[in-house]
Amino acid sequence: MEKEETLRIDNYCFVCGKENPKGLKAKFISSNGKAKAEMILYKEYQGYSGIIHGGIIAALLDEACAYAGISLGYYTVTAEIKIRYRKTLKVGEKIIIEAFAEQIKSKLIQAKAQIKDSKDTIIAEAEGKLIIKEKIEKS
Ligand SMILES: CCCCCCCCCCCCCC(=O)SCCNC(=O)CCNC(=O)[C@H](O)C(C)(C)COP(=O)(O)OP(=O)(O)OC[C@H]1O[C@@H](n2cnc3c(N)ncnc32)[C@H](O)[C@@H]1OP(=O)(O)O
Repeated sequence: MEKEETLRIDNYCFVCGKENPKGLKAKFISSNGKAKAEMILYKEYQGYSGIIHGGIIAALLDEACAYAGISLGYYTVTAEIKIRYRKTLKVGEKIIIEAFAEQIKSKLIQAKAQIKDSKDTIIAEAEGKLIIKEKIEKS
């Protein structure tokens, strides 16, 4: 039988990797099933002029869900994610990304995430299903 691939962390994650020169370098803090980051996205990440690309927003929401799952002690992969884009996100606006995750089956974590602007307006929301691949060993 084929051995299952393990997930490796090498700081090159497109969203959070400190070593990735082309990444977003988002800094998440997470604990007890919750994750949070604050950041500003610049013109490099736009689609239409002045508006941040929806794929970038989706990547941030996905990452927030993953970090919320990590804080429960598991590395996961995303099986499904549903995004609702409520408002356009303008280039240069400060955003707050938050997620909440709970384990609902032995291998399944359900997560919700949202991005708000500095006026507390919801820009986008997500619901994700994350499949547990491995337990994080405490070092
Ligand atoms: C501090 C630490 C720093 C860390 C920094 C780095 C962070 C980096 C973070 C990066 C984050 C980036 C995030 C990313 O980008 S992750 C990368 C993007 N995602 C993927 O590549 C996933 C690709 N897909 C797969 O690998 C498989 O299809 C998966 C694993 C998803 C399912 O595989 P498979 O189809 O073979 O399933 P199974 O037979 O093994 O079943 C396993 C269990 O799962 C249940 N199931 C399956 N699908 C669903 C579903 N849709 N809804 C509900 N449940 C579902 C299933 O019922 C079963 O449960 P049970 O019957 O056992 O109860």
